[in-house]
Amino acid sequence: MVCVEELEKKVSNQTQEVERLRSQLGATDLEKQLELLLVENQRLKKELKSCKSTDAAAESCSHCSHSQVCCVTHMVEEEEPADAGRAVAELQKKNEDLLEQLHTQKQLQKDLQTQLHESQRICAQLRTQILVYEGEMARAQGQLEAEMQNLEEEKNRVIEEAFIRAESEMKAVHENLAGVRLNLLSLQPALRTLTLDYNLLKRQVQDFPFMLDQAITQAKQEICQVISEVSTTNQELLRKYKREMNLRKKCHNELVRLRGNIRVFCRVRPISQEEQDSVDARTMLSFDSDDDAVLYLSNKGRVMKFELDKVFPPPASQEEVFQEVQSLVTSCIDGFNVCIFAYGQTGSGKTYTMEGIEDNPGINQRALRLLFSEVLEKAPDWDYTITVSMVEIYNESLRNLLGDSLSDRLDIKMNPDGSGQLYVPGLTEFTVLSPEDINRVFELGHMNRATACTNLNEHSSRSHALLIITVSGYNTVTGSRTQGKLNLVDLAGSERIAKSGAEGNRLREAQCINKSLSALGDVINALRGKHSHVPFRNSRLTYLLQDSLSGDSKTLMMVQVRERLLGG
Ligand SMILES: Nc1ncnc2c1ncn2[C@@H]1O[C@H](COP(=O)(O)OP(=O)(O)OP(=O)(O)O)[C@@H](O)[C@H]1O
Repeated sequence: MVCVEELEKKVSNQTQEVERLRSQLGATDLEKQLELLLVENQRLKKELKSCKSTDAAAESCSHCSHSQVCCVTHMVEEEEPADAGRAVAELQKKNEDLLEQLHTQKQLQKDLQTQLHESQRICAQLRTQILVYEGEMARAQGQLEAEMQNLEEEKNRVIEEAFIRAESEMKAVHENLAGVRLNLLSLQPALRTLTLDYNLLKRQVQDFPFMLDQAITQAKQEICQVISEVSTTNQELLRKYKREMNLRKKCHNELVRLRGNIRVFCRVRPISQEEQDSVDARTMLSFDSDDDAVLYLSNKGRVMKFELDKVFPPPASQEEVFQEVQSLVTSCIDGFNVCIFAYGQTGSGKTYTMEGIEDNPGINQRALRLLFSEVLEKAPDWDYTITVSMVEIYNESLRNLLGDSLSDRLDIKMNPDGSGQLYVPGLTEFTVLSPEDINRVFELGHMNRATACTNLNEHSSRSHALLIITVSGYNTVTGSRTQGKLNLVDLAGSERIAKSGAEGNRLREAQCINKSLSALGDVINALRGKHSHVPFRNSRLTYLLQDSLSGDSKTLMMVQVRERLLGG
């Protein structure tokens, strides 16, 4: 019993110790250990309790067994001797069991005491640990306090510095403020002016839409007025322009009249390399550098002077030649008839001047292109139609170079409309609308001419080729009409073949050429001399060109010569 009381006391002490430790230590791991100790403590309490109850039972059992033994003895005295002996044995057995139980309980109590010692040892260890922890905590707290002290000092220092800095900044701000105040004072008048300006501008902005409306209305009125003035001026200018155009036409005609309706130009063909080497070259032409209308011919020591309207020396280009004839070309737009002849011996450059070569066209193509551009410029007031015919006169018969059959001979007849004009029934006329059309017409003409003869070069030397361009105009404003004709003629070679003793066809060709060329000469002479009778009917050529040679028609004879006249 003393042992149990001691255990109880120890347990109670241990509990108190545990509580004290718990209150001292808040650490989690210690708490866990204490938790375990508590559990152990509980378990020990329970075992102690059960130990107590076992002890009590054993004690009561020892009393009970004694009374039972007495009772059994009593019963044995009273009962039969055999039964009594059995009962005693049973009771002795029970008594032995109980004694064994008691022994077991004592052993258990001993174990518990061992455990209790172990717990006490652990408690002592824990206490030591707690002391160590407390020492560490005290050290840590010392460090913490020292750190706190440092921090406090640092804080005070920083505050001190910040305060000093703030003071100096404050001082600077005060100074700035004073400056700003001064500035503000000086700016006040400017601010007042600005405010006034601002108010003024504000009023103007408010008034702006109204002013804008007014300005737009005024501008509209002014524009309308200007437009009407411009329109009136335009009308006036148009009227003046028309008057000027008429004047220009009159001046142009007057100029042409003064120059004479018949002009003679001379173009000298440069000599080729072969001709240069020719030993027969014997005649020389020379020019007057001050007068482009004079040509000198030196032959056998004699120098002859020829005066013409214009002389083109060998270097003269196709363009230069055309510039001199283009006023004649354009006059057919105004309704004049024009004839341009290329006259000269075979090889003197007639075809070169009229047709030109592929990359350097002559008068024919340039004239058509110029007419196109001129009539385009006059649109839309004028509506023009340009038609083209190509004719060849060979042995005094007319061939339609743009027709289907070259063997058909054309005739020249009086127009049945009673106008007294001549016309050629069956002559093909192509309306050309573009420069491409011109090329097509020329190609067709050349092709027809080439297929009709065995040697085109020879044939072209012995026939006249005519390109007849008719320009018909209609004025869409006035309703007036004009018609002009431009005849571009590449004449047959002018050499006197008849004198060289040609016979047969060549003789007939030569006679025809001579006849038509002298007829042309006669007509030009008669026209120049203003004769009352002009012999147009003496050749097909002059008869065909009658309209274009008479009246106020203009004629240009381009005399082609070679720079050196070859012998023979
Ligand atoms: N001004 C010139 N500049 C350079 N070459 C020219 C010039 N005139 C003519 N020729 C050249 O001289 C040669 C003869 O010219 P072209 O055929 O025009 O003579 P033509 O008088 O028409 O002869 P034909 O009476 O035989 O038709 C051609 O090769 C031509 O290219």
